[in-house]
Amino acid sequence: MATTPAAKTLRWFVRHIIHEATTAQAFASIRENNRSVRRPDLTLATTDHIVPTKPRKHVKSYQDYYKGDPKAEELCLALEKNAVDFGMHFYPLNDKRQGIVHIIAPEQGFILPGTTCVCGDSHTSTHGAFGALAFGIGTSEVEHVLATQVLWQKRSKNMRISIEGTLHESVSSKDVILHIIGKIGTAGGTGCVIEYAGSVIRNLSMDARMSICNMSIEAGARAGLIAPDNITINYLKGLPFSPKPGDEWDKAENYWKTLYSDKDAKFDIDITIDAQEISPCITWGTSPQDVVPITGSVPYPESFQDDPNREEAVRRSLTYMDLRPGTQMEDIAIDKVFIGSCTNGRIEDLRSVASVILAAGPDAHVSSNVVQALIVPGSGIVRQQAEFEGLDVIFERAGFDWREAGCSMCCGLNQDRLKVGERCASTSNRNFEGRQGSGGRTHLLSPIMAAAAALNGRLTDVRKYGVLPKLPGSSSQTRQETTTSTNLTLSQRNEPVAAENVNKPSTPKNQTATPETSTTKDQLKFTILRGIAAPFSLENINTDVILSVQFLTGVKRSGYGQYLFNALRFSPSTGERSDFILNRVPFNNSSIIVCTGRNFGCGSSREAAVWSLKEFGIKCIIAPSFGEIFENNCVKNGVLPITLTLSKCKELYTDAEAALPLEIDLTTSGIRRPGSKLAAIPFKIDPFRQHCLLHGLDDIGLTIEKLEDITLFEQKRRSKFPWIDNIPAPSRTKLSSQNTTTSFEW
Ligand SMILES: CC(C)[C@@](O)(CC(=O)O)C(=O)O
Ligand code: SF4
Repeated sequence: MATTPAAKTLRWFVRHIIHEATTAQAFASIRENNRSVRRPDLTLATTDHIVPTKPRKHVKSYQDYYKGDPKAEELCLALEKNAVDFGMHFYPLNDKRQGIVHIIAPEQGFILPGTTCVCGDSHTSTHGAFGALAFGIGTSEVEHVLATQVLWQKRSKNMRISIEGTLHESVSSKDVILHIIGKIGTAGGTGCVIEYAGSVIRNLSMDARMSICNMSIEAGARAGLIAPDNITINYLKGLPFSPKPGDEWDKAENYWKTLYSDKDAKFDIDITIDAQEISPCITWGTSPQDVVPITGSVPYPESFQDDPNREEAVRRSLTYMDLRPGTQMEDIAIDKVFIGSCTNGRIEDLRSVASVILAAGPDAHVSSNVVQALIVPGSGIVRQQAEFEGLDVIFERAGFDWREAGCSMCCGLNQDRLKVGERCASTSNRNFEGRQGSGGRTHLLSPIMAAAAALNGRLTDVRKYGVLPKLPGSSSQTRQETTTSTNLTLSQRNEPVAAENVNKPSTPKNQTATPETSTTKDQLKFTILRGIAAPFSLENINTDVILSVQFLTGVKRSGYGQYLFNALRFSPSTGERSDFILNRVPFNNSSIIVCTGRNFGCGSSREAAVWSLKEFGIKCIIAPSFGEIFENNCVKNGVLPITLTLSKCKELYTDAEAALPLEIDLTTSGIRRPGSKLAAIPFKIDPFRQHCLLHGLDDIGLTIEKLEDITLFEQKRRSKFPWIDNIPAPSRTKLSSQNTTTSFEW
């Protein structure tokens, strides 16, 4: 066998966070291949995506709570069993620390400045708010991290976005990030890590910083970060996973203070935005870049005619959103409101919502044409703090539905969903077609704007309520004190694990083989592919469109092909087959996609999008650029992503339209057009990737060969930064499903 080119470096991950929606297949392969989880002590697990958010008090049993949603029960049980069997930190449903991964991990001090963090979820970028390098990965990479705690990585480009000046009244951090995405576009940060800087960012609380970093992925960047400062340091003081007070804390604090960009640092892209140009804003379309100030109107597609792909996307968006160009945003009536998600489900978000209700007066009430106005705290601890401050009373009195923690209507994977045609004002992060439920329509906005919309029954400029009152208890210190005092659940419910079991690779006893979950060498191999290509021209084809969220309930890597581009291939209301390109002969037999739009596969990390493409028969995708997580997911599954210039993509698009075959030769890195006199088109591919694909190599196996080096590296890190893995040991947690006879203890 040829030697492996070492074009990339291994990066050690200090923190790994996992949830039920993207990990079942990873664990199944770990078990099937008799591998162990290398650092369960550095892994934090919870269930959040598919969990119901209906009241948990007085629930008799776990089975009862999931009644009517067997898939949810199966997925959550799988995660619980995996987390418990492998001995990870785990917060089950009946633990106050349960909630959305990106809210609970910071709450516990699990994310520290200068660390590296991954999660099978694109919004892992949230944690960059602590000056950590944090990004989303696909399920196969989750498996790699479980087995080794490292991944092969290449360096990203650097981008800095500075927001200078002072924000207008009622302009929140959500408006800042929506404004940025509107300006640079959803492909603007492709291949970059964004540093958010400037006076506005420096003055933001940690909650607000997290909302900004959270949506870096919507700006095309895999990670976003903010230099740690006193605000960061104060937030972390006294949290369960923070460094111990005394010498360890002092050392850590001194180190954290060195983590900033040099004054004369050069960035690949450097943008400055004047804070005064940012208004409360809102999206009108089906991409997070479709942003206008609330005082604006729905755009005319012709105004994008310089860019025909965008113009086409805008037309499609407006049809989907059922909006007429020129309509004032404030004239748009809504059916539902969703306040929550990993972007805006934190305590400050909830306080700001309450402040709008209070400003609207004692009779403020959700409008009668709003059928549901959900407020979903991001964690049990946020919920408890909100109740401690009496916010729940304000919400419920005004007719809002106060829920239990979870992702809820952000993604339509659980029972909180939009129906076909429903329009929602949502504080979440994605307005993709079908994101909140098949055929649903989403307008992204800030929590205060969502509150105003709920009260008025239409999109509303929150400034009409004047200066909003600041609610007592709005200092982050109050939140932290409460956080710590509720951590009692740890000692009440969990038994500590013996010290000798910590930091050792863990292998569960009952290894159960589930053969459909692992990918074989032959399935991973890619050498030469000959076939016809389906021509695509849209930009930003996201993974929600490739594989809609409602199909993410499986625990295997198969069974997704039939759902590929479901909402485009079949009408959401009638189920009728459309004339979408992949439904048409001969393109229903394509093995290649040629796309002239940038940023193919952006958005969610869901690897099932690649599994569905592959099962449908697509083995190669050619585009001007790709979402980074999607690109990695392709390679992990033997699907070849090829990046070519727009003009080359256009050339191949013409061939594709004429259904001429293409020959993709990975051995020579060239695309041939059989029967044509034109020269082969060369393409670039990272030598390590090429090697793995040509030989069908499982890179986990390759990494495992380096475990000794990794252990040495870890030891060195520990002597330099003793606090990074000197954290409380995982506790033995009882499965919530075992609470069948007694009531849930909430
Ligand atoms: C699992 C899924 C619903 C996800 O959380 C995954 C992701 O963003 O990577 C999403 O928001 O799309
Ligand atoms: S984006 Fe939505 S679904 Fe994804 S983690 Fe955040 S809250 Fe959950």
